[in-house]
Amino acid sequence: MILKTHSPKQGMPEAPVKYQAYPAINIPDRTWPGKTITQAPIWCSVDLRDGNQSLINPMGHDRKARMFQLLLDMGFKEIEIGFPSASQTDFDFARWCVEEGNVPQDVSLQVLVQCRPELITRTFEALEGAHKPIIHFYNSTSELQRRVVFGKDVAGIKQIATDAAKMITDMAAKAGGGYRFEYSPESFTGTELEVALEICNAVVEIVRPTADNKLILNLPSTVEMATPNIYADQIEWMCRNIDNRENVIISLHPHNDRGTGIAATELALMAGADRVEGTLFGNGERTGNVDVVTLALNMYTQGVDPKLDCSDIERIKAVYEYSNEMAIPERHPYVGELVYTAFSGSHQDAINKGMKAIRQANKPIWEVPYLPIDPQDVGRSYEAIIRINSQSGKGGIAYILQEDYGINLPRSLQVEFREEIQRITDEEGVELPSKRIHESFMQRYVTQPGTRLRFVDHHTYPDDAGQKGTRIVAAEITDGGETKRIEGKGTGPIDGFINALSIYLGIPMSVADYSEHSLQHGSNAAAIAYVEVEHPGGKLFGVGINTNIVTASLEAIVSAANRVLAVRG
Ligand SMILES: CC(=O)SCCNC(=O)CCNC(=O)[C@H](O)C(C)(C)COP(=O)(O)OP(=O)(O)OC[C@H]1O[C@@H](n2cnc3c(N)ncnc32)[C@H](O)[C@@H]1OP(=O)(O)O
Ligand SMILES: CC(C)C(=O)C(=O)O
Repeated sequence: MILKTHSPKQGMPEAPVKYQAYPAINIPDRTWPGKTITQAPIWCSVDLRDGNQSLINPMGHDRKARMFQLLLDMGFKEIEIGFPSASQTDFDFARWCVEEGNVPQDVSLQVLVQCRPELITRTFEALEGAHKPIIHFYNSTSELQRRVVFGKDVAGIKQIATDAAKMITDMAAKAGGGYRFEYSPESFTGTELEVALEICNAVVEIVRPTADNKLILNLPSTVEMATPNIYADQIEWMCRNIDNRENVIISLHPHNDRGTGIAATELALMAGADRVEGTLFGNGERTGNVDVVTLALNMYTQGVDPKLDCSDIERIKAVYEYSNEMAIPERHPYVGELVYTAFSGSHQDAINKGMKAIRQANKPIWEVPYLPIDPQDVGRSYEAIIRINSQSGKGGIAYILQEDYGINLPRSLQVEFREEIQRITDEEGVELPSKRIHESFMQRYVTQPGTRLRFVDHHTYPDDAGQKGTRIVAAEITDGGETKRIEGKGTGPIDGFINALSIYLGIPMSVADYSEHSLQHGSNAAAIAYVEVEHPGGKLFGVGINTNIVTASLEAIVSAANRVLAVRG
């Protein structure tokens, strides 16, 4: 048959002509919408099998071993290590795990096999000597695969599953037991529920699971074909109808073709599933398997212990990237480079206020707007929470100066300085690193290269001839490099000094706002003073930094005066 090609110019073909809606599930008394997830499922990593089989270059021993060690360290108790009957690499890796892998006694190695006798025999060889390994056998059951791939009716497909179940249980018994079993009706989501149930019940009857050796019945969303509620309905229906339910572990194996693998898994857990198979950050066939790290951290941030250790997410990422030879996108939940970063002003403002509020409240509960998880819980720092570009506001800039340099700008100065940063970011069109923000602050307010005035020294003494409480301030400044002595009067050094400068410059100036704080802890602590000066043209801030608080204040006035001179031209 020759397929007619469709030109993009014609637009997409008519949807209802080419695609069919997924049928609804008739389960009007569904209970899952009222349930919540209150405990972690049994986790099984399929990184070394489903993840591996989707890679451009499948893993060799080193990449597998490094991933395997990570999975053990994270606390997985069931790990599908490969498809040993499919390749020598996978066979050898299974032998290495059994003989040299130091697999803890509470961890089961799992391997996948098709329902084909020669492959099953080879699989048992691969696992000889393993402690309680899981033999995972599967065959495809969907209407489409029955028709197109296998050319068999339901009875024929069931026969494939039951023949394999018999062979596997017999071989396990002959070997003296100690095996666990998992069966997957592959393409479950494309299988009529009654058919899936009939085939699974036939397998249950042969395996005869007990409380001590339960059968894992894995109901994969091999291809995600419908909205997540449909998968939940299918799982609830299977949980209700499967024989010997108490000795059957209902397992999920979702893929992410529609981008809703996480949602489907969460709803299916609410629907009664006990176990989840997935991969780190969702590597796997096509759009991937379900991402177990995201699932676990979703649980964690709802107050549920996920029983998977994700506290070093950077290590998990590094191993993922090494073993899979793939990169993780910047927006990937919980791990992407940018997921803890706000560039936009209102988000930064809220984060800044939220961080202050939790520090002050001194309570363990995490409540910071726009940050569903404390980055430190997964080993990330607060460093990148706020980054500055043209979308940023004063709150973000203030946060950077506070967190990185201990500079706590007063609110009106935040407004004033933001205009300068906005000018730069608009001009340059790129992110402004923290160092540049600090440099810009220092140049504008503290070091002020190219400006006229510098503070040198001052003395105060009582004004015997004047009003009671008035003091005279005699100060030395430089103006364009030349030393000048100036004098003024006031109630204290700040008041008197601004009076002296006003007289000297011939510009009436007064202090509109004043604040200061220490910059470092310890005996070498410097002080930073912020002075807002009112002048005939408006108000401007000046900043001074000195180990002596009075000197810092007078330097701040000189800084403001330099800026007043600049605006007057
Ligand atoms: C959804 C999943 O992820 S399932 C896992 C898929 N993973 C893999 O396939 C990776 C590893 N697989 C392989 O390396 C190979 O497929 C092997 C070694 C297992 C088998 O290789 P081959 O026999 O050469 O080829 P191939 O896979 O094409 O075999 C398909 C045949 O097996 C049959 N088959 C496929 N799956 C199964 C199954 N689960 N049980 C029984 N028979 C099956 C097909 O109907 C087909 O039969 P036909 O030859 O009579 O038409
Ligand atoms: C073998 C099965 C579980 C599988 O990988 C799938 O259906 O995606």
